[in-house]
Amino acid sequence: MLISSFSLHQSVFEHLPDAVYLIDPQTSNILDCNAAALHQVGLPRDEVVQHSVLSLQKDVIGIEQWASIAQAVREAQGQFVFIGRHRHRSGAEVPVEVTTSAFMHQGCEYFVSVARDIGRRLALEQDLNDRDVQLRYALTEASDGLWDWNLLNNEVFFSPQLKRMLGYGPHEMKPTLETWATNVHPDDASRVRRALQEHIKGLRERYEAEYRLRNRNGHYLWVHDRGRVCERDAQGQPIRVVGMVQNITDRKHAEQALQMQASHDALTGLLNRRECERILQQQLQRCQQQNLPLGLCLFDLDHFKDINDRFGHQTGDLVLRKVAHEIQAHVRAADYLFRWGGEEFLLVSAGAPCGHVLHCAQRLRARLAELDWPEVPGLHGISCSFGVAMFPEHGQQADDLFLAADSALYRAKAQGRNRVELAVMA
Ligand SMILES: Nc1nc2c(ncn2[C@@H]2O[C@H](COP(=O)(O)OP(=O)(O)OP(=O)(O)O)[C@@H](O)[C@H]2O)c(=O)[nH]1
Repeated sequence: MLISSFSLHQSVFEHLPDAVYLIDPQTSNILDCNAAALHQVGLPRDEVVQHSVLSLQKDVIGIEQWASIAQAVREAQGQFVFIGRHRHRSGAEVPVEVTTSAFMHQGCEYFVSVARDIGRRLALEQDLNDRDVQLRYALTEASDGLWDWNLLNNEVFFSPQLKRMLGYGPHEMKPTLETWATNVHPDDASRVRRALQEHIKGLRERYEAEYRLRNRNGHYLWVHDRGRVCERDAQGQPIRVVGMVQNITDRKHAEQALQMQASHDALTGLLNRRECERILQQQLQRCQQQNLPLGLCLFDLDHFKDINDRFGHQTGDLVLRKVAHEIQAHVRAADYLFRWGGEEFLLVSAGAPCGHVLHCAQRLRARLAELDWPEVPGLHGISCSFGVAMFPEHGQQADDLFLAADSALYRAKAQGRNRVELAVMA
């Protein structure tokens, strides 16, 4: 079929989606236009055709400009592009990109202009621009640091803010996964890696972890890190994860201080009685399950009331602090030392046999009795009495064991003080 008939061309012209105008270059008048052009300005044909094309434009002033526009169209040879605004009958403005070219037909010159509505495109560009501004703000100014991990090559983009948080300049920190991994605190590393892997494998909806991250000078910050897979390959495998790191050091330290207050004695810094009940229960359970012994050593300063009475309460406090410090320095790392109350302390040795616990108590007794007190003129020495009870011989439950150690301590006091007594069989 030959598709060159005039009516077909006319029909194509009429149905083009962009507005098309045929213009007389001499007068700027519109000689013809298609339906899209009428729709674009909301006018009937007779208010468009035979009117100057300049009348459609907003902000285009007098016809004097036309000669120079026409000249520019000729010189551009089909590439004259003009971004303007067409006036719609309703008063609205239609942003348009107008491309005009000149051509000759039967000895006469014509211009054809295609006016494309770019309202949507401009809105998209504006949207992208806004997002770009937000993103740039987030990357450089927001208090959280961002990271962007490419799983294919293990490259990681660290935002300038993240680098700043860790004490690095914008051009430092090698952009690799290793840079991050080597700075995670060794005690947190496996937990953090597991959380990340579980998210990547799809077992968790997002990655989230609180951990310590080393800064440039070697100190650790506490951070809250969260992230999400944001890109997958054709098989659905994650290829990119992005995340955000927040510095929570102050919050963590405040939490730790509160925890410390709740579990430690303010005067001596030792674990307190409440914590003792929890830990003793826990250790006893472990020893029961693993068939291990557990030693309980309760001890008490002798005639401490006299020290308070002679030297004052503040000096009494000093004595308690020094005794606590001394014992702490001489017990096994695996032992737990508590301030049980007033001038009473409790040592819990899980897994230690009776002979070891008794030996340890004797050593502590001797050590305390030998202490010099240059800071308290007139105090020539102190002593402590010790009561030892063993699981399972002297009791199965924490309360029974404690009672057994207490009565052994009572015996030590009764038999002259400054001695160690072992509980008797229940
Ligand atoms: N400075 C000071 N004294 C305390 C503290 N807690 C308890 N005490 C004192 O410790 C003393 C304990 O007196 P007692 O129970 O009679 O015991 P003691 O004088 O050590 O005599 P024995 O245990 O029988 O050898 C009391 O005077 C309490 O006021 C404390 O935190 N600081």
